[in-house]
Amino acid sequence: MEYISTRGQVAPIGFIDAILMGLADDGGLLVPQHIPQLSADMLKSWQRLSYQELALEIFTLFVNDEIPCADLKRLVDDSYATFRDEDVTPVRRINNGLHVLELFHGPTFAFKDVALQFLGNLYQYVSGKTNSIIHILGATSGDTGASAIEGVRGKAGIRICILHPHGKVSKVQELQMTTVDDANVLNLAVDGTFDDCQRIIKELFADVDFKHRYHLRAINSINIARILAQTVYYFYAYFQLANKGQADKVNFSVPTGNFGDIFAGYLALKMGLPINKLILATNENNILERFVREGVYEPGEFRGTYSPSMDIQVASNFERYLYYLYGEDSAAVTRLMGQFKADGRIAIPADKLAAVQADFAAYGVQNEECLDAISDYHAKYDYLLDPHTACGVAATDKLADDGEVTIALSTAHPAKFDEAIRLRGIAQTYPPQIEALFDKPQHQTVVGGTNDDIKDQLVKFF
Ligand SMILES: Cc1ncc(COP(=O)(O)O)c(C=O)c1O
Ligand SMILES: N[C@@H](CCOP(=O)(O)O)C(=O)O
Repeated sequence: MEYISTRGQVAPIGFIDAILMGLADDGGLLVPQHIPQLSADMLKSWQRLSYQELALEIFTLFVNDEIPCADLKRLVDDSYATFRDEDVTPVRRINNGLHVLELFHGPTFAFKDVALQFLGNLYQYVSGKTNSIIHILGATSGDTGASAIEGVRGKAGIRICILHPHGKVSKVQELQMTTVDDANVLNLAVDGTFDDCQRIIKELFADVDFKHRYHLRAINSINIARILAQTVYYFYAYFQLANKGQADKVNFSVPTGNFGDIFAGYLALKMGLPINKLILATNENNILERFVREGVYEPGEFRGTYSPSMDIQVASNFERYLYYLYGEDSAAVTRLMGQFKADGRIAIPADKLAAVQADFAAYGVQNEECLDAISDYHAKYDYLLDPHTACGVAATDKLADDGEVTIALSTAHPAKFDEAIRLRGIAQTYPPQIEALFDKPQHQTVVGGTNDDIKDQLVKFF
């Protein structure tokens, strides 16, 4: 398997080079040159594998022989040994039509750990094997940062700098990032929104001289490893239901911001997983909902919501989706992304919109609807949803048809977002790992939101 850019200007590269390149050097995003096609027999043979065994099978398709099988197995086993649930990502039945895929049993209580425990170990492995310097630069609306830091803190030969929007993440998210005192970690609290942080890092990555001089590596979902690792749990969840004979017409409902998690589901679909529809849930920052409903991709006004990790206007992985929507035509993607840069807007024709709507249905959840879902499911099923998961569940209630079964991705533990949950008078006990954070000193540098503000910090740190 080799990897190419959505903009077509990068010669095909192998898996390790793709991981190290992060953002494609032509400004696009890397994608596999071919999407592996899985036969029904192959899917059946995977149906009873453990999470780790399944991850190994799927990664092998994308890594080829660049990492010997025994090494890849060790990376997988080490990455998922840190999870608190033996199933890694267990599926809980809520009612006949709804199951919740709990993705929050990793070290930082968010779905990001599934990919970032692996990517942290992979970076350490690659650095050891290839003598590459690993200087990670990432942007976060709260969860990626904590998870990426946890994945590499204290690791020799790796440094990590994370930008988060100052004052716009939850208290627990802030503590998870800023109480880490390892010398290889730098937290920058940026005066701006997550979109500003993401734009800055993308512009710094796109400055190829700067990127190479400082050995910048990505941990955001612009890194293809993130997407591949997140694909595994779609298969695993489907198999959990299939093993019980409940996998007819399965939808996946995905709370969405950067289009990374749902793109992993789309990749699983393209590989042959029989998904009925992908339900795309946004909060009030609903650019993606409007795209699926109307075919227009155009940022709206930023809204602070109860699901702050999804307070995102410009969705990083949207470009990967456009690439497939336009039949893997990199010239079309380059034209559309150029148009977005110039006009701040992309409008797709009716035939393309029909193709979008064949795979996706979308709903934008308002703030009060999100809290209503938390209260309702707590009262009716004694199940506490975090506000992001609640968006996915609220969207499922609107969009799933009778007789369909939906697996709603639960992307974070409710303890990370107690501020919102308390608004509905629901008290929760923090897990001890989170409770312990409140007594620790914090380390972060508040900075302005220009590229030069960040460059100054990076030059000192790297
Ligand atoms: C808890 C939570 N849910 C959902 C999302 C949205 O995921 P994505 O950005 O991959 O669409 C995020 C952030 O990415 C998140 O942190
Ligand atoms: N919600 C994310 C935003 C960054 O997304 P990523 O998937 O591209 O890393 C976060 O929690 O930081």
